[in-house]
Amino acid sequence: MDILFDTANLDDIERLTPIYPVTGVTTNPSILKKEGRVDVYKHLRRIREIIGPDRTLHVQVLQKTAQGMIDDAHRLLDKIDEKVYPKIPTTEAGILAMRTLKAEGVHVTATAIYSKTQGFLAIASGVDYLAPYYNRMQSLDIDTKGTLTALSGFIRRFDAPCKIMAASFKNIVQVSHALEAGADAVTLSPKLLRQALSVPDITNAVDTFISDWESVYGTRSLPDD
Ligand SMILES: O=P(O)(O)OC[C@H]1O[C@](O)(CO)[C@@H](O)[C@@H]1O
Repeated sequence: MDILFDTANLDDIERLTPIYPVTGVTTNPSILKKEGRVDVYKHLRRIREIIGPDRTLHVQVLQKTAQGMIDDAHRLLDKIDEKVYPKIPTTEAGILAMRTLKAEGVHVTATAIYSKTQGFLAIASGVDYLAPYYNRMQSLDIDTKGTLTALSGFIRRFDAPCKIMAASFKNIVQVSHALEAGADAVTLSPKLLRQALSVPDITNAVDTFISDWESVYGTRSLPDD
């Protein structure tokens, strides 16, 4: 299972990567916008420095034409590093860009996925990750779980070297539903993970165990022997 941080916030990435079992970081232009007008390549190289070479870093292209997307992908590989996964929107131009980049041996993440059709086209184009937009699909009344299950079935049946990285989460329930439906990976803001672990019931349970112990032994520690 892959869990990725969907953020470009350096403080969060630096503080939380050693704690959570994350395997990478995803960004898009809207996520980068939250950091202000940063020196973008410097910022993304800093993310790479923090997460190290073994976690994946997914960065979106900006252009809408196939050649523009390919050029953007080359720019990202050149300015950040060769291991970056350019994120290519799954449009007609995007499909051509994905196929071209895969033929060059570049890692590719297909993004902006709302449908099975986009998904199977990206799988057939040889991409490494598919990023279906869980919350955005749900808001459109699209059968989100059914779409993920179908895509996961296609990948297994055709033995495609592709992982589903579900994205666009607005609550933690959507994340486990995506994993149940067949997502191999989920990318979410660290805030969602932290919120899920800070519910009062969890803290209360831990506090009650400690105070029960203390009421018997008069101390909050385990004996040395
Ligand atoms: O609906 P949202 O929150 O804008 O999310 C869009 C999603 O698309 C991605 O760009 C796909 O990787 C994520 O970074 C993000 O989770």
